[in-house]
Amino acid sequence: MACDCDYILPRMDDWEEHYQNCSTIWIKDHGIEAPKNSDGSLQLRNRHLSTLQRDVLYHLGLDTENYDLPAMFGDVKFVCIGGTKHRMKEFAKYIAKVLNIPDDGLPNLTKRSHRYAMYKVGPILSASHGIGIPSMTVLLQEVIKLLSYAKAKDPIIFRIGTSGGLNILPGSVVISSFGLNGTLKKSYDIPVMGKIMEIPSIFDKRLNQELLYIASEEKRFSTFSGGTLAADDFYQGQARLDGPFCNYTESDKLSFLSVLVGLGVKNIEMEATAFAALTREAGLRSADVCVTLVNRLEQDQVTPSKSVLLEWQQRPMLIIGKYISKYYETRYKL
Ligand SMILES: O=P(O)(O)O[C@H]1O[C@H](CO)[C@@H](O)[C@H]1O
Ligand SMILES: O=c1cc[nH]c(=O)[nH]1
Repeated sequence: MACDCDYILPRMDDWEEHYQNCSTIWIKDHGIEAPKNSDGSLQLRNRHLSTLQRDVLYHLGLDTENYDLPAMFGDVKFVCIGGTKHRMKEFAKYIAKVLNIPDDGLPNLTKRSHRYAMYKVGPILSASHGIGIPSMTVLLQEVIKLLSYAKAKDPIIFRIGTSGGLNILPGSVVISSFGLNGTLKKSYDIPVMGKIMEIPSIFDKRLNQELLYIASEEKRFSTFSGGTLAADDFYQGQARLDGPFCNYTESDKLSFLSVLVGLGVKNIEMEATAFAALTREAGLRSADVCVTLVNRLEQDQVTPSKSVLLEWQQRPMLIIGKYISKYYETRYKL
């Protein structure tokens, strides 16, 4: 667990100081050194990087020689990532409105690479990551390097996504407390040079609780905290019966989903484990906030209309928008 305390929003004013203690507890437990500089900027724990004359952030279309990254991104405090370019542009527009910042037409900052989309509104960065762990981790790792080179101070990162729910009403939101991989372990497992490297995939408990507290003020939908299965596939990997291939029965599917429910899993998406693991490794506080589009105990197909789906996708944005505006209300004036 990130921290044992029950420290939630009502006392949010001194939360940064508190977090230092909590993260120290976690770091001691897991034997990971604090990867932060004294000014709160991220320290990259890769000595090979110091031998590079310039670092090319290939998928972002940026580099450390031709761009003044501290001038461009040094003020970033919050990063929000999510699957689609459309959603992340909508989030950028929404947060500009919430914080009353002119949105300057929102140019796509990665346009030289044509791979992802990234927008900046004041101290908020909004970027798309595509589908699944490999696509998301490429974006995430380059964003981590970007934040470190820019010397952004104590940044916090959110994923706003969609998912399949387990036993909860579609349209509900889940804030992940841990990610579970396809073999039901709380870790992100990645083959590195022929061996599996396992990284724990537990989310920051206090950030989770603060977001849950904020979300509980919203009466139009319910928000839950719980585990998230990060599948490597949308179809068989999520025990669906409607893919092009399937050699298990409906009863097999339902038994598997009830095992997940028994493990405290509330939703299924495709990035939670790697997102929890790599942000934790980088010393970046993070939360995965996903709306559910379907109750997977009842159906596999995602059937709500386009307008309903778009409205539901705004729900994680509402929670994060409220969190960010509360942060500035209680701490700083923009
Ligand atoms: O809505 P996003 O962010 O794309 O996330 C979910 O939707 C995609 C599958 O449709 C997967 O990436 C899954 O994690
Ligand atoms: O069921 C779902 C819905 C959205 N995204 C997923 O990964 N699964």
